[in-house]
Amino acid sequence: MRHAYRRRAVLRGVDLRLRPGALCGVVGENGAGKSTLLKILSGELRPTRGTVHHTGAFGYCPQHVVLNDALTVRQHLEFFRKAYRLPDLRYAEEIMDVLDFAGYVDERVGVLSGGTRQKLNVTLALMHDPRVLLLDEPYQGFDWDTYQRFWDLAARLRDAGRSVLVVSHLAYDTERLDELWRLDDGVLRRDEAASA
Ligand SMILES: Nc1ncnc2c1ncn2[C@@H]1O[C@H](COP(=O)(O)OP(=O)(O)OP(=O)(O)O)[C@@H](O)[C@H]1O
Repeated sequence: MRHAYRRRAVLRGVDLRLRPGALCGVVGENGAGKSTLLKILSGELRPTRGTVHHTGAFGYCPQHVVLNDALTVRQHLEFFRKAYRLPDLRYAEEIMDVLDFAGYVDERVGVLSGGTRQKLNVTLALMHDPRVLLLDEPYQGFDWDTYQRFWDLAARLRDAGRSVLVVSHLAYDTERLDELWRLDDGVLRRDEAASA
């Protein structure tokens, strides 16, 4: 796959297959094209060349939180429940418990802290239990406990057969990953040394 913004080539050689039951990381420096890659995988952006195939539902957590400040957490959950056609919010509530922010359910999103907004952002991407998870810097703003619990949740989803892709500019916690990919100069390469 390739992508250029006007004449600026950002992705020059990207070929990625996400296996079921794999927790994968993509790292790269600021501006390497990681968000561009996730936008293409999620369909937000059409690549200059190449195609993306999905075999089932996916969840996309964009780098920038897309929330409505005037609505409460519960109203966001209800809105997405309808969009995903879910019978109830039981699974969403489980995720909220894991991320420890169920107490904010009746707060307006505009008054939430950055980390709590991000917890909601992640919950909205996961709550329909998709087969593939595309997560762009999902733990930004998380405190240490939440960060650990996020990784436990990611591992649980992997163990349940989901494909989990986490994008980050930091190659932290690479021992938690099944595969590590590095995006450098527009080319995506498997980082064998760090891959488990
Ligand atoms: N809409 C756009 N129009 C033009 N250039 C863009 C656009 N979006 C991104 N770029 C450029 O493409 C390059 C890759 O950006 P991208 O956001 O994908 O990088 P990233 O690896 O996610 O960076 P970061 O770690 O800082 O989030 C950057 O040089 C950026 O300036």
